[in-house]
Amino acid sequence: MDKTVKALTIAGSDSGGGAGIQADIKTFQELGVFGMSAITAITAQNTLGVQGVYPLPVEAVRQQIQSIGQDMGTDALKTGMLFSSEIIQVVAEQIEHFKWQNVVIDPVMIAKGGAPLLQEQAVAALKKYLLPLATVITPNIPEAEVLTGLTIKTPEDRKEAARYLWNLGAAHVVIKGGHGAEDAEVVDLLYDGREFTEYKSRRINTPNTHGTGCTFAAAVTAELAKGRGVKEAVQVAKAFIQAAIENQIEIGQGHGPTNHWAYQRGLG
Ligand SMILES: Nc1ncnc2c1ncn2[C@@H]1O[C@H](COP(=O)(O)OP(=O)(O)O)[C@@H](O)[C@H]1O
Ligand SMILES: Cc1ncc(COP(=O)(O)O)c(N)n1
Repeated sequence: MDKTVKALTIAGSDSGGGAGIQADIKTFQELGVFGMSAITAITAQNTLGVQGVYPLPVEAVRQQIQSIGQDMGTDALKTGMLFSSEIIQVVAEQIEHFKWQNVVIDPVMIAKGGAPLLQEQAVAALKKYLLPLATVITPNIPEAEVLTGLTIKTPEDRKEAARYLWNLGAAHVVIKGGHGAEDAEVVDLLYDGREFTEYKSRRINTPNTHGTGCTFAAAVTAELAKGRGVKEAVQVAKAFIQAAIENQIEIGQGHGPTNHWAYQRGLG
């Protein structure tokens, strides 16, 4: 068993560097975890949007995961953009084959600019094959609405959505609050099947929130890989993403990326 803590991201490539496996690997590294990746799709992307989406052959996804499982393995993993039900099924099959624990499912559906990153018909596969394997699922509010069919407007709606997703098999649910009303506070809600925990922070008024969900989920993954419990992992992820958003780096002309080194450099 290697002493070095490892984490795997199974997600899309964001040429713009702010989201996808690029955000994940940067976040793993900043949290002292050795990062590995299995790429599901290539996107041509910048801060203005997504200019192209090129899913990889299913066999290419399977083989990348097998290469990791047959040698180094991983202490935790996250999924991001998975694009199709075929890719979802292969990913679920490999997670079960290698009996991997500490599974974070970030149900990426639409890029901030509005481009679809998950085929509509793949939502059912995500719920059927991946949700039951999730240690934590981290939907934003629109993703939680798609997964549950509920309309989420109030704090009680968020709790109902969290219970619904827990009943679908996710061991923990985090309903992220970034898309909530423009309140002064951004509240992420964790549910573990018994109690709710709220993680609150000051809402930063900025357009530079490209990759916030990926970065948050990657930080949860890294902390689980280190052996932290879910509550503590979410606590660290919340502080990580707050620092990453607060300490803005002005890149591009649209929705810029977050600052992945802010947390570790004590800028938080
Ligand atoms: N403007 C903001 N100010 C502070 N935190 C934010 C802001 N927007 C998002 N967050 C935080 O970033 C993380 C990702 O949330 P969200 O943006 O809703 O996810 P996604 O990127 O998947 O849409 C959450 O922890 C959320 O609280
Ligand atoms: C390849 C890829 N994966 C995920 C996202 C979502 O990013 P966000 O965290 O801003 O919703 C993205 N824009 N591109």
